[in-house]
Amino acid sequence: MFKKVDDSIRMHQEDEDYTNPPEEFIGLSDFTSCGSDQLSFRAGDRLLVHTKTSADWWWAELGGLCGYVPSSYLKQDVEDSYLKQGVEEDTSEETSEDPWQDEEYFGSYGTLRLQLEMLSDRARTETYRQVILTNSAPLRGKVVMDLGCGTGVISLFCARLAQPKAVYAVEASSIAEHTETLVRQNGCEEVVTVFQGRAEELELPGTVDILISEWMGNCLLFEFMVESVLQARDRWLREGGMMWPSGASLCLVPCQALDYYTERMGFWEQPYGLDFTALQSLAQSEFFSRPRFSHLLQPEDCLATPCDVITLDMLTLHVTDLEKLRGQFTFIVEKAGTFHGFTSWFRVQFQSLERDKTTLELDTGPYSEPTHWKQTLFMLDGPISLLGGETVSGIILLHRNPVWRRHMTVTIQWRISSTEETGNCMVQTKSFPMWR
Ligand SMILES: N=C(N)NCC[C@H]1O[C@@H](n2cnc3c(N)ncnc32)[C@H](O)[C@@H]1O
Repeated sequence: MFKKVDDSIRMHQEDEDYTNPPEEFIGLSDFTSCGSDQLSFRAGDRLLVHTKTSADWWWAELGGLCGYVPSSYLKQDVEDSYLKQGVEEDTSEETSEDPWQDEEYFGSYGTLRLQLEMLSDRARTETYRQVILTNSAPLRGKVVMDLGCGTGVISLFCARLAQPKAVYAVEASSIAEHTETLVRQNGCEEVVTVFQGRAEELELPGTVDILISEWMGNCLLFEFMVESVLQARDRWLREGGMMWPSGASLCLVPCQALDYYTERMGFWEQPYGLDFTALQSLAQSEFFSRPRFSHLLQPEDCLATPCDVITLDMLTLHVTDLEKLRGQFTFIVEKAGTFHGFTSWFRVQFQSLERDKTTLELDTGPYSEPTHWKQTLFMLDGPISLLGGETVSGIILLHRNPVWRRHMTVTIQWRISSTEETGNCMVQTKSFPMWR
Protein backbone atom coordinates (compact mmCIF):
# COMPACT_ATOMS: atom_id res chain seq x y z
CA MET A 1 0.00 0.00 0.00
CA PHE A 2 1.41 3.41 -0.92
CA LYS A 3 2.38 5.33 2.24
CA LYS A 4 5.18 7.82 1.68
CA VAL A 5 5.64 10.43 -1.00
CA ASP A 6 9.09 10.27 -2.55
CA ASP A 7 10.35 12.82 -5.08
CA SER A 8 8.98 11.13 -8.20
CA ILE A 9 5.55 10.79 -6.60
CA ARG A 10 5.57 14.41 -5.29
CA MET A 11 6.63 15.64 -8.73
CA HIS A 12 3.81 13.58 -10.16
CA GLN A 13 1.22 15.20 -7.83
CA GLU A 14 2.49 18.72 -8.68
CA ASP A 15 1.84 17.82 -12.31
CA GLU A 16 -1.79 17.08 -11.38
CA ASP A 17 -4.14 18.76 -13.82
CA TYR A 18 -6.84 20.23 -11.56
CA THR A 19 -8.97 21.42 -14.45
CA ASN A 20 -9.90 17.74 -14.96
CA PRO A 21 -11.77 16.54 -11.88
CA PRO A 22 -10.94 12.96 -10.87
CA GLU A 23 -13.16 10.24 -12.38
CA GLU A 24 -14.74 7.52 -10.32
CA PHE A 25 -13.93 3.92 -11.26
CA ILE A 26 -15.00 0.63 -9.73
CA GLY A 27 -12.59 -2.21 -8.95
CA LEU A 28 -13.44 -5.28 -11.05
CA SER A 29 -11.30 -7.59 -8.97
CA ASP A 30 -8.99 -7.51 -5.95
CA PHE A 31 -5.58 -6.01 -6.68
CA THR A 32 -2.67 -6.48 -4.27
CA SER A 33 0.07 -3.87 -4.48
CA CYS A 34 3.38 -5.28 -5.74
CA GLY A 35 5.39 -2.15 -5.00
CA SER A 36 5.55 0.72 -2.50
CA ASP A 37 3.99 3.15 -4.99
CA GLN A 38 1.04 0.92 -5.87
CA LEU A 39 -2.40 0.99 -4.26
CA SER A 40 -4.23 -2.17 -3.23
CA PHE A 41 -7.99 -2.37 -3.55
CA ARG A 42 -10.81 -4.87 -3.52
CA ALA A 43 -13.44 -5.70 -6.10
CA GLY A 44 -16.26 -3.20 -5.79
CA ASP A 45 -14.12 -0.44 -4.26
CA ARG A 46 -14.85 2.99 -5.75
CA LEU A 47 -11.55 4.69 -6.61
CA LEU A 48 -10.93 8.26 -7.71
CA VAL A 49 -8.61 8.29 -10.72
CA HIS A 50 -6.70 11.57 -10.74
CA THR A 51 -4.35 10.97 -13.67
CA LYS A 52 -4.18 8.31 -16.38
CA THR A 53 -0.40 8.29 -16.26
CA SER A 54 -0.11 5.65 -18.97
CA ALA A 55 -2.35 3.16 -20.77
CA ASP A 56 -1.71 0.56 -18.10
CA TRP A 57 -1.14 2.41 -14.84
CA TRP A 58 -3.25 5.22 -13.37
CA TRP A 59 -2.72 7.43 -10.33
CA ALA A 60 -5.70 6.92 -8.03
CA GLU A 61 -6.97 7.56 -4.53
CA LEU A 62 -8.87 5.32 -2.15
CA GLY A 63 -9.68 6.10 1.45
CA GLY A 64 -7.20 8.98 1.59
CA LEU A 65 -4.32 6.90 0.20
CA CYS A 66 -2.87 7.35 -3.29
CA GLY A 67 -0.92 5.09 -5.56
CA TYR A 68 -0.67 3.47 -9.00
CA VAL A 69 -3.39 1.01 -10.00
CA PRO A 70 -3.67 -1.23 -13.11
CA SER A 71 -6.22 0.30 -15.48
CA SER A 72 -7.37 -3.14 -16.70
CA TYR A 73 -8.74 -3.86 -13.21
CA LEU A 74 -11.09 -0.88 -13.26
CA LYS A 75 -14.46 -0.20 -14.82
CA GLN A 76 -15.89 3.24 -15.39
CA ASP A 77 -18.73 3.88 -12.99
CA VAL A 78 -21.28 3.81 -15.81
CA GLU A 79 -24.01 5.36 -13.68
CA ASP A 80 -21.72 8.19 -12.72
CA SER A 81 -20.02 8.86 -16.08
CA TYR A 82 -23.14 8.57 -18.27
CA LEU A 83 -25.10 10.84 -15.96
CA LYS A 84 -22.30 13.40 -16.11
CA GLN A 85 -22.14 13.28 -19.88
CA GLY A 86 -25.92 12.96 -20.21
CA VAL A 87 -25.29 9.96 -22.46
CA GLU A 88 -28.08 7.35 -22.68
CA GLU A 89 -26.79 4.40 -20.63
CA ASP A 90 -26.06 1.55 -23.03
CA THR A 91 -24.60 -1.52 -21.38
CA SER A 92 -25.05 -3.73 -24.44
CA GLU A 93 -21.60 -2.70 -25.75
CA GLU A 94 -20.06 -3.24 -22.35
CA THR A 95 -21.44 -6.74 -21.89
CA SER A 96 -20.80 -7.82 -25.48
CA GLU A 97 -17.00 -7.94 -24.97
CA ASP A 98 -16.11 -11.65 -24.63
CA PRO A 99 -13.46 -11.92 -21.88
CA TRP A 100 -11.97 -14.89 -23.78
CA GLN A 101 -11.98 -13.00 -27.10
CA ASP A 102 -12.83 -16.34 -28.71
CA GLU A 103 -13.96 -14.93 -32.03
CA GLU A 104 -10.59 -13.25 -32.60
CA TYR A 105 -8.64 -16.10 -30.96
CA PHE A 106 -10.16 -19.00 -32.91
CA GLY A 107 -10.38 -16.82 -36.00
CA SER A 108 -6.60 -16.48 -36.00
CA TYR A 109 -6.12 -20.24 -35.59
CA GLY A 110 -8.45 -20.86 -38.52
CA THR A 111 -5.77 -19.39 -40.80
CA LEU A 112 -3.00 -21.54 -42.25
CA ARG A 113 -0.48 -18.87 -41.17
CA LEU A 114 -0.51 -19.91 -37.52
CA GLN A 115 -0.94 -23.63 -38.27
CA LEU A 116 2.02 -23.41 -40.68
CA GLU A 117 4.11 -21.65 -38.02
CA MET A 118 3.43 -24.43 -35.52
CA LEU A 119 3.92 -27.27 -38.03
CA SER A 120 7.13 -25.68 -39.34
CA ASP A 121 8.48 -25.64 -35.79
CA ARG A 122 10.53 -28.81 -36.12
CA ALA A 123 11.69 -29.03 -32.49
CA ARG A 124 8.07 -28.75 -31.27
CA THR A 125 6.44 -31.12 -33.73
CA GLU A 126 9.26 -33.70 -33.70
CA THR A 127 9.10 -33.86 -29.89
CA TYR A 128 5.43 -34.83 -30.05
CA ARG A 129 6.23 -37.38 -32.77
CA GLN A 130 8.97 -38.90 -30.59
CA VAL A 131 6.57 -39.08 -27.63
CA ILE A 132 4.13 -41.14 -29.71
CA LEU A 133 6.87 -43.26 -31.30
CA THR A 134 8.60 -44.16 -28.02
CA ASN A 135 5.26 -44.97 -26.40
CA SER A 136 3.80 -46.85 -29.37
CA ALA A 137 3.64 -50.19 -27.52
CA PRO A 138 1.74 -49.00 -24.42
CA LEU A 139 -0.50 -46.86 -26.66
CA ARG A 140 -1.99 -50.02 -28.20
CA GLY A 141 -5.73 -50.22 -27.51
CA LYS A 142 -5.79 -46.89 -25.66
CA VAL A 143 -8.21 -43.97 -26.15
CA VAL A 144 -6.49 -40.62 -26.77
CA MET A 145 -7.83 -37.05 -26.75
CA ASP A 146 -5.86 -34.51 -28.77
CA LEU A 147 -7.06 -31.12 -27.50
CA GLY A 148 -6.59 -28.26 -29.93
CA CYS A 149 -5.48 -30.63 -32.68
CA GLY A 150 -5.31 -27.95 -35.40
CA THR A 151 -4.52 -29.81 -38.64
CA GLY A 152 -4.53 -33.08 -36.65
CA VAL A 153 -0.80 -33.79 -36.94
CA ILE A 154 -0.50 -35.28 -33.44
CA SER A 155 -3.62 -37.42 -33.97
CA LEU A 156 -2.16 -38.68 -37.24
CA PHE A 157 1.12 -39.52 -35.47
CA CYS A 158 -0.94 -41.60 -33.01
CA ALA A 159 -2.81 -43.45 -35.75
CA ARG A 160 0.23 -44.00 -37.95
CA LEU A 161 2.94 -44.76 -35.37
CA ALA A 162 0.88 -46.65 -32.80
CA GLN A 163 -2.33 -48.68 -32.61
CA PRO A 164 -4.67 -46.78 -30.27
CA LYS A 165 -8.29 -47.87 -30.06
CA ALA A 166 -9.50 -44.34 -30.82
CA VAL A 167 -8.25 -40.77 -31.09
CA TYR A 168 -10.64 -37.85 -30.44
CA ALA A 169 -9.20 -34.88 -32.34
CA VAL A 170 -10.80 -31.74 -30.85
CA GLU A 171 -10.46 -28.36 -32.57
CA ALA A 172 -12.57 -25.23 -32.14
CA SER A 173 -11.34 -23.18 -35.13
CA SER A 174 -12.54 -23.53 -38.70
CA ILE A 175 -9.36 -25.44 -39.58
CA ALA A 176 -11.23 -28.49 -38.23
CA GLU A 177 -13.22 -28.61 -41.48
CA HIS A 178 -9.96 -29.44 -43.28
CA THR A 179 -8.70 -31.76 -40.58
CA GLU A 180 -11.43 -34.27 -41.49
CA THR A 181 -10.07 -34.36 -45.05
CA LEU A 182 -6.48 -34.80 -43.85
CA VAL A 183 -7.54 -37.71 -41.63
CA ARG A 184 -9.20 -39.44 -44.58
CA GLN A 185 -6.39 -38.69 -47.02
CA ASN A 186 -3.92 -40.31 -44.60
CA GLY A 187 -6.08 -43.38 -44.12
CA CYS A 188 -6.77 -42.76 -40.43
CA GLU A 189 -10.53 -42.37 -40.47
CA GLU A 190 -11.02 -45.73 -38.69
CA VAL A 191 -9.13 -44.48 -35.63
CA VAL A 192 -9.31 -40.67 -35.64
CA THR A 193 -12.59 -38.81 -35.13
CA VAL A 194 -12.57 -35.02 -35.49
CA PHE A 195 -14.80 -33.00 -33.13
CA GLN A 196 -15.19 -29.37 -34.12
CA GLY A 197 -15.96 -27.10 -31.18
CA ARG A 198 -14.62 -25.85 -27.89
CA ALA A 199 -13.42 -28.77 -25.75
CA GLU A 200 -15.43 -27.38 -22.83
CA GLU A 201 -18.66 -27.66 -24.79
CA LEU A 202 -18.22 -31.00 -26.54
CA GLU A 203 -19.67 -34.42 -25.71
CA LEU A 204 -17.13 -37.17 -26.31
CA PRO A 205 -18.05 -40.88 -26.61
CA GLY A 206 -16.41 -41.56 -23.26
CA THR A 207 -13.38 -41.10 -21.03
CA VAL A 208 -9.83 -41.17 -22.39
CA ASP A 209 -6.60 -42.84 -21.24
CA ILE A 210 -4.30 -40.06 -22.50
CA LEU A 211 -4.98 -36.33 -22.92
CA ILE A 212 -2.37 -34.90 -25.26
CA SER A 213 -2.28 -31.21 -26.18
CA GLU A 214 0.12 -28.58 -27.42
CA TRP A 215 -1.30 -25.73 -25.33
CA MET A 216 1.78 -23.72 -24.42
CA GLY A 217 1.85 -19.99 -25.13
CA ASN A 218 4.51 -17.32 -24.84
CA CYS A 219 5.88 -17.23 -21.32
CA LEU A 220 4.22 -20.67 -20.99
CA LEU A 221 0.74 -19.45 -20.07
CA PHE A 222 -0.26 -16.61 -22.39
CA GLU A 223 -3.58 -17.42 -24.12
CA PHE A 224 -4.44 -19.52 -21.03
CA MET A 225 -5.42 -22.44 -23.21
CA VAL A 226 -4.12 -24.44 -20.26
CA GLU A 227 -7.45 -23.77 -18.53
CA SER A 228 -9.25 -25.64 -21.31
CA VAL A 229 -6.82 -28.53 -20.89
CA LEU A 230 -7.44 -28.72 -17.13
CA GLN A 231 -11.20 -28.55 -17.61
CA ALA A 232 -10.99 -31.38 -20.16
CA ARG A 233 -8.75 -33.39 -17.79
CA ASP A 234 -11.26 -33.11 -14.99
CA ARG A 235 -14.10 -34.12 -17.28
CA TRP A 236 -12.65 -36.77 -19.62
CA LEU A 237 -9.35 -38.20 -18.31
CA ARG A 238 -9.90 -41.51 -16.54
CA GLU A 239 -8.43 -42.13 -13.10
CA GLY A 240 -4.76 -42.95 -13.56
CA GLY A 241 -4.71 -41.52 -17.07
CA MET A 242 -1.74 -39.65 -18.55
CA MET A 243 -1.42 -35.96 -19.29
CA TRP A 244 0.97 -35.08 -22.12
CA PRO A 245 2.75 -32.79 -21.29
CA SER A 246 2.84 -34.26 -17.76
CA GLY A 247 4.80 -31.29 -16.39
CA ALA A 248 5.80 -27.73 -17.31
CA SER A 249 8.39 -25.29 -15.98
CA LEU A 250 8.82 -21.56 -16.49
CA CYS A 251 12.51 -20.62 -16.67
CA LEU A 252 14.15 -17.23 -16.04
CA VAL A 253 17.61 -15.67 -16.34
CA PRO A 254 19.05 -12.13 -15.92
CA CYS A 255 20.49 -11.16 -19.30
CA GLN A 256 22.08 -8.67 -21.61
CA ALA A 257 20.05 -7.35 -24.53
CA LEU A 258 22.38 -4.75 -25.99
CA ASP A 259 21.17 -5.06 -29.59
CA TYR A 260 17.55 -4.51 -28.62
CA TYR A 261 18.47 -1.72 -26.20
CA THR A 262 20.55 0.06 -28.85
CA GLU A 263 17.88 -0.39 -31.51
CA ARG A 264 15.05 1.00 -29.36
CA MET A 265 16.79 3.41 -26.97
CA GLY A 266 20.30 4.16 -28.19
CA PHE A 267 18.89 5.13 -31.57
CA TRP A 268 17.59 8.45 -30.21
CA GLU A 269 21.05 9.63 -29.08
CA GLN A 270 22.06 11.17 -32.41
CA PRO A 271 20.02 10.10 -35.45
CA TYR A 272 21.41 11.91 -38.52
CA GLY A 273 23.57 14.07 -36.21
CA LEU A 274 20.52 15.36 -34.31
CA ASP A 275 19.80 15.11 -30.58
CA PHE A 276 16.54 13.18 -30.15
CA THR A 277 17.18 12.15 -26.53
CA ALA A 278 14.02 13.99 -25.51
CA LEU A 279 12.15 10.98 -26.96
CA GLN A 280 13.91 8.41 -24.80
CA SER A 281 11.38 8.47 -21.96
CA LEU A 282 8.64 7.83 -24.50
CA ALA A 283 10.75 5.05 -26.02
CA GLN A 284 11.14 3.46 -22.59
CA SER A 285 7.39 3.52 -22.02
CA GLU A 286 6.50 2.32 -25.53
CA PHE A 287 9.15 -0.39 -25.96
CA PHE A 288 10.05 -1.54 -22.45
CA SER A 289 6.76 -1.45 -20.52
CA ARG A 290 5.55 -4.70 -22.04
CA PRO A 291 7.30 -8.03 -22.61
CA ARG A 292 8.97 -8.64 -25.95
CA PHE A 293 7.75 -11.89 -27.48
CA SER A 294 9.90 -13.89 -29.89
CA HIS A 295 13.15 -12.58 -28.48
CA LEU A 296 16.09 -14.78 -29.45
CA LEU A 297 18.41 -14.86 -26.44
CA GLN A 298 22.01 -15.76 -27.25
CA PRO A 299 23.58 -18.10 -24.67
CA GLU A 300 26.47 -15.65 -24.17
CA ASP A 301 23.96 -13.00 -23.08
CA CYS A 302 22.93 -15.04 -20.03
CA LEU A 303 24.51 -13.36 -16.99
CA ALA A 304 23.85 -16.34 -14.71
CA THR A 305 22.72 -19.97 -14.80
CA PRO A 306 19.00 -20.01 -15.67
CA CYS A 307 16.60 -21.46 -13.12
CA ASP A 308 13.05 -22.85 -13.03
CA VAL A 309 10.88 -20.32 -11.19
CA ILE A 310 7.49 -22.02 -11.57
CA THR A 311 6.83 -25.75 -11.97
CA LEU A 312 3.42 -27.20 -12.83
CA ASP A 313 2.23 -30.79 -12.36
CA MET A 314 -0.46 -31.19 -14.99
CA LEU A 315 -2.20 -33.96 -13.07
CA THR A 316 -2.69 -31.97 -9.87
CA LEU A 317 -2.78 -28.33 -11.08
CA HIS A 318 -6.17 -26.64 -10.51
CA VAL A 319 -7.69 -23.91 -12.66
CA THR A 320 -7.86 -21.69 -9.57
CA ASP A 321 -4.09 -22.00 -9.18
CA LEU A 322 -3.73 -20.13 -12.48
CA GLU A 323 -5.05 -16.84 -11.01
CA LYS A 324 -1.79 -16.11 -9.21
CA LEU A 325 1.44 -18.05 -9.66
CA ARG A 326 4.53 -17.05 -7.71
CA GLY A 327 8.13 -18.10 -8.06
CA GLN A 328 11.40 -17.01 -6.53
CA PHE A 329 14.95 -16.89 -7.76
CA THR A 330 18.52 -16.30 -6.65
CA PHE A 331 21.08 -15.80 -9.42
CA ILE A 332 24.83 -15.49 -8.93
CA VAL A 333 26.16 -13.22 -11.68
CA GLU A 334 28.86 -15.26 -13.40
CA LYS A 335 30.50 -12.56 -15.49
CA ALA A 336 30.84 -8.81 -15.90
CA GLY A 337 28.23 -7.34 -18.21
CA THR A 338 25.19 -5.09 -18.55
CA PHE A 339 21.97 -6.21 -16.89
CA HIS A 340 19.31 -5.10 -19.39
CA GLY A 341 16.51 -7.37 -18.23
CA PHE A 342 15.22 -10.87 -17.62
CA THR A 343 14.43 -13.46 -20.26
CA SER A 344 11.93 -16.28 -19.74
CA TRP A 345 11.00 -19.46 -21.62
CA PHE A 346 9.50 -22.86 -20.74
CA ARG A 347 10.25 -26.57 -20.74
CA VAL A 348 7.58 -29.29 -20.86
CA GLN A 349 8.02 -32.94 -19.93
CA PHE A 350 6.34 -36.06 -21.31
CA GLN A 351 6.44 -38.87 -18.78
CA SER A 352 6.63 -42.35 -20.35
CA LEU A 353 3.54 -44.58 -20.26
CA GLU A 354 5.89 -47.34 -19.12
CA ARG A 355 7.31 -47.14 -15.62
CA ASP A 356 11.03 -46.24 -15.35
CA LYS A 357 11.25 -45.40 -19.08
CA THR A 358 12.79 -42.05 -20.12
CA THR A 359 10.80 -38.85 -19.73
CA LEU A 360 11.04 -36.78 -22.93
CA GLU A 361 11.32 -32.97 -22.80
CA LEU A 362 10.76 -29.99 -25.08
CA ASP A 363 13.06 -27.14 -23.98
CA THR A 364 12.38 -23.76 -25.62
CA GLY A 365 15.40 -22.10 -23.99
CA PRO A 366 18.54 -20.47 -25.46
CA TYR A 367 20.62 -23.66 -25.14
CA SER A 368 18.21 -25.72 -27.28
CA GLU A 369 17.14 -25.68 -30.92
CA PRO A 370 15.06 -22.49 -31.41
CA THR A 371 11.28 -22.92 -31.55
CA HIS A 372 8.57 -20.61 -32.90
CA TRP A 373 8.04 -19.31 -29.35
CA LYS A 374 11.70 -18.26 -29.06
CA GLN A 375 11.95 -16.51 -25.66
CA THR A 376 10.24 -13.61 -23.87
CA LEU A 377 12.28 -10.54 -22.83
CA PHE A 378 11.39 -8.26 -19.89
CA MET A 379 13.43 -5.04 -20.17
CA LEU A 380 14.38 -3.00 -17.10
CA ASP A 381 13.76 0.74 -17.32
CA GLY A 382 17.52 1.28 -17.50
CA PRO A 383 20.63 -0.92 -17.88
CA ILE A 384 22.73 -1.74 -14.83
CA SER A 385 26.45 -2.51 -15.04
CA LEU A 386 27.50 -5.65 -13.18
CA LEU A 387 31.03 -6.71 -12.29
CA GLY A 388 30.30 -10.39 -11.70
CA GLY A 389 29.86 -12.04 -8.31
CA GLU A 390 26.72 -10.08 -7.45
CA THR A 391 23.52 -11.82 -6.36
CA VAL A 392 20.26 -11.04 -8.16
CA SER A 393 17.44 -12.40 -6.03
CA GLY A 394 13.70 -11.83 -5.94
CA ILE A 395 10.29 -13.08 -6.96
CA ILE A 396 8.21 -13.33 -10.11
CA LEU A 397 4.40 -13.09 -10.02
CA LEU A 398 2.11 -14.18 -12.85
CA HIS A 399 -1.19 -12.46 -12.12
CA ARG A 400 -3.98 -13.54 -14.48
CA ASN A 401 -6.15 -10.70 -15.73
CA PRO A 402 -9.51 -10.98 -13.93
CA VAL A 403 -11.34 -9.50 -16.92
CA TRP A 404 -9.38 -10.52 -20.03
CA ARG A 405 -8.98 -14.19 -19.36
CA ARG A 406 -6.26 -14.93 -21.89
CA HIS A 407 -4.01 -12.19 -20.49
CA MET A 408 -1.83 -11.73 -17.43
CA THR A 409 0.56 -9.30 -15.81
CA VAL A 410 4.07 -10.46 -14.99
CA THR A 411 5.61 -8.65 -12.03
CA ILE A 412 9.28 -9.12 -11.22
CA GLN A 413 10.77 -7.86 -7.95
CA TRP A 414 14.53 -8.12 -7.57
CA ARG A 415 17.43 -6.87 -5.49
CA ILE A 416 21.08 -6.78 -6.47
CA SER A 417 23.54 -7.35 -3.67
CA SER A 418 27.29 -7.57 -4.09
CA THR A 419 29.70 -9.25 -1.72
CA GLU A 420 30.85 -5.96 -0.20
CA GLU A 421 27.27 -4.63 -0.01
CA THR A 422 26.73 -2.75 3.24
CA GLY A 423 23.20 -2.18 4.57
CA ASN A 424 20.00 -2.73 2.64
CA CYS A 425 20.15 -2.71 -1.14
CA MET A 426 17.28 -1.31 -3.14
CA VAL A 427 14.42 -3.64 -4.06
CA GLN A 428 13.26 -2.90 -7.60
CA THR A 429 9.95 -3.94 -9.06
CA LYS A 430 8.38 -3.75 -12.50
CA SER A 431 5.06 -5.03 -13.83
CA PHE A 432 4.62 -6.04 -17.46
CA PRO A 433 1.06 -6.35 -18.78
CA MET A 434 0.72 -9.21 -21.28
CA TRP A 435 -1.09 -7.54 -22.91
CA ARG A 436 -4.07 -6.06 -21.11
N1 LIG B 1 -0.49 -21.71 -27.94
C1 LIG B 1 -0.91 -22.82 -28.54
N2 LIG B 1 -0.30 -23.94 -28.42
N3 LIG B 1 -1.99 -22.71 -29.29
C2 LIG B 1 -2.56 -23.85 -30.00
C3 LIG B 1 -3.99 -23.64 -29.99
C4 LIG B 1 -4.76 -24.63 -30.90
O1 LIG B 1 -5.74 -25.25 -30.09
C5 LIG B 1 -7.03 -24.80 -30.45
N4 LIG B 1 -7.77 -24.57 -29.19
C6 LIG B 1 -7.44 -23.72 -28.19
N5 LIG B 1 -8.33 -23.79 -27.19
C7 LIG B 1 -9.26 -24.71 -27.57
C8 LIG B 1 -10.45 -25.25 -26.97
N6 LIG B 1 -10.85 -24.82 -25.74
N7 LIG B 1 -11.15 -26.17 -27.62
C9 LIG B 1 -10.74 -26.60 -28.84
N8 LIG B 1 -9.64 -26.15 -29.49
C10 LIG B 1 -8.90 -25.21 -28.85
C11 LIG B 1 -6.82 -23.53 -31.27
O2 LIG B 1 -7.88 -23.29 -32.16
C12 LIG B 1 -5.51 -23.85 -31.97
O3 LIG B 1 -5.72 -24.66 -33.11
